[in-house]
Amino acid sequence: MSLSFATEKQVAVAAVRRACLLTSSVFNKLVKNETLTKGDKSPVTVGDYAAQALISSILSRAFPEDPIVGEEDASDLRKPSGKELKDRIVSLANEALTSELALGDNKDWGIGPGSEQTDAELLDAIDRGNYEGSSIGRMWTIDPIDGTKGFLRGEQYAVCLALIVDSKVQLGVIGCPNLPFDPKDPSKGTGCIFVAVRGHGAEQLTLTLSDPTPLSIPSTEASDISFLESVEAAHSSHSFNDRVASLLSVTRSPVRMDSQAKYGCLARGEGGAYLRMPTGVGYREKIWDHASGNILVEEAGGIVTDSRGQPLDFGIGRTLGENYGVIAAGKDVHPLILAAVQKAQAEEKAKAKA
Ligand SMILES: Nc1ncnc2c1ncn2[C@@H]1O[C@H](COP(=O)(O)O)[C@@H](O)[C@H]1OP(=O)(O)O
Ligand SMILES: [Mg+2]
Ligand SMILES: [Mg+2]
Ligand SMILES: [Mg+2]
Repeated sequence: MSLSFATEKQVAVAAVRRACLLTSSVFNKLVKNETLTKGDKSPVTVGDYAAQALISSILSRAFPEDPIVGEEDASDLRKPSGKELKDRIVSLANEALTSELALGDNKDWGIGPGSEQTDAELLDAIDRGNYEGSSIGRMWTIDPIDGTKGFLRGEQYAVCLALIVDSKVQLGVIGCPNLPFDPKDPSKGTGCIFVAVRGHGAEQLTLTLSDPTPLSIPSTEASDISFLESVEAAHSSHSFNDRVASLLSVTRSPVRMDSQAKYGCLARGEGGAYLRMPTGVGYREKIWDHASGNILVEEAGGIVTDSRGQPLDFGIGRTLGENYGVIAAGKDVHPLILAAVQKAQAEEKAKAKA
């Protein structure tokens, strides 16, 4: 029987839940100068930094030995020009750490009333995410706001946390504050937390940790799926997906959504397939953008591979290495999608040669 990671699961869900409350409250108060543009031109907001500080500081208390691969680092906040931003982040993170919630409070994990951290402790918590990754041992990976562009548009984004042991994801949590809990029943409101533990299944909870629902991907005909794909055409090739869809006689339009919310939707039976093929700019996918979604889909009975049909390798560093794309789908349609992807690739190659 596989390990149940019961404490890790409780800590991770508590941390993601608090980070979801933090990011949704930040969104309503975000002002213009609270967003920076990183070296790769992508945006980062006070919400991204504060959520990483919060999650990392909880993990550091609960599991002090575990290294962390986190998306953000605090170097810009340590500069004199970053003081205003840093002050705001410290206050947001402390508010989220110390608030009293009916569930999930635990002083041993440094959360709940009286758990304030100093500026230095919170900046150090962000920088604990600088771990380079490893194929051996335990490590956590955090994407404090996945889909920052979606977050800024008021659309989908996700708070993602996963535990990787010896290169394999063992626990994944994805918090989606803006995702309808049940698309068929709007009265259930928005906000979901997806959780999966290797060998123990996948489930969905509300942001108040109620309504736990086990998740599984229903079987479908390949022609009945609609691809879940990025909103940003720079992140994955929309035209390639269109070609794959036509090879499979898919008639439904793709569903575009930012972040790992796509993996959550797939796991609960929406869409049927996630397809992310490289755009040819040499971008390497980051482990924090896929770890939680990977286990969630696998535990919901699906398959996740690259376009060679190989599983993703979470043990080679902060990235997934050379980019062969990501195909995630239910187990009956995955082989058909993989074959169509390989056919479309062969066509592209032949066209490039001609
Ligand atoms: N050129 C790129 N190709 C693929 N993914 C990218 C690229 N640039 C940024 N990303 C990342 O894709 C993720 C969003 O995925 P999606 O397109 O599925 O919403 C973000 O984490 C984003 O990074 P960042 O967090 O720095 O914005
Ligand atoms: Mg991301
Ligand atoms: Mg991010
Ligand atoms: Mg980012």
